[in-house]
Amino acid sequence: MKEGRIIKALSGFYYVLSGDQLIECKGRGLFRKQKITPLVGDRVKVEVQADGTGTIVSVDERINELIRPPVANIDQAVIVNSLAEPDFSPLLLDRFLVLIEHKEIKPLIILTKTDLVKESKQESIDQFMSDYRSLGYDLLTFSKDDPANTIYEAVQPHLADKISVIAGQSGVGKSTFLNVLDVSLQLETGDISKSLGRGKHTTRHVELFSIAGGLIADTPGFSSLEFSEIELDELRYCFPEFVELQDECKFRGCMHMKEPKCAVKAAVDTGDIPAFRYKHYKTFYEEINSRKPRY
Ligand SMILES: Nc1nc2c(ncn2[C@@H]2O[C@H](COP(=O)(O)OP(=O)(O)OP(=O)(O)O)[C@@H](O)[C@H]2O)c(=O)[nH]1
Ligand SMILES: [Zn+2]
Repeated sequence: MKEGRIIKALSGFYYVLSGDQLIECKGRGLFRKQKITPLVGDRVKVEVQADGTGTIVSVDERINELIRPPVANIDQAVIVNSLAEPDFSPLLLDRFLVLIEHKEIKPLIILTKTDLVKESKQESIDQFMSDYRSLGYDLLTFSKDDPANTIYEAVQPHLADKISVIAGQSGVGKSTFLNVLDVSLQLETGDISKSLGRGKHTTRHVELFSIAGGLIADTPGFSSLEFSEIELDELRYCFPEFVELQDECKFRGCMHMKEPKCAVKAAVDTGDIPAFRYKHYKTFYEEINSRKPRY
């Protein structure tokens, strides 16, 4: 019996990485009856046959799972945002952060295209970066022209031994970033061939790449930026700095909106919580609140 992790699922086969061995496997016949569908990211036990192929005999319990891309046991979401082209948007970054916090996945923020930042914008960007860091978020910056080994050394400790999904709008530099980490990937970047190639009409499948000592899903996650799965009273838990203060609010279950003696609003007034974070909270709150009820 071997233990390993499914890194690819294709046409009924599962590819299980066990040490540095890749084993082509079938699922156990019983799985269908038991309604067990192994997912990329699952830790599994495999019985290896004489011909080197295997049968997955059991699937370990999952920490979590995403539907898009279909991956289990995600440790981290790497949010890639550009600082220019398109311009840096803290509102968009907070939208990603809320969606990721809601799934209880650890975010890592990567801000790209440092080389394109205009001098007039540098100061405000520096302020945002220091704000996000003081909220406790890990934040790294990137330019494709930085020496590859410098980038690798900065990122490797964050990726090693973790399963990560990448998130971020189109064109922010996700593929460029991964290519710098691993030149053998040769992901297409920024040109038309990319939208004509892989994807769209082919069967959707996901694969975990070994990069910088960790595993990274090749399909971006959190592509729908809607809060359709987040309930109004869950939103406040997606802002870690609010959670830290919530016990000091006068009312239990304070939503930090109209309630008096709210510790969160007090911290916004003193500047301990950045004003833009609270503003985004209110924006998202209104968005969820005005959502049409689902039946
Ligand atoms: N100047 C500059 N350009 C960059 C940088 N990173 C990426 N780009 C460019 O930005 C464009 C988009 O980069 P991609 O890596 O394709 O972006 P992506 O996020 O993978 O895009 P999608 O695959 O559409 O989601 C390309 O033309 C890149 O060359 C950077 O650090 N500096
Ligand atoms: Zn409050």
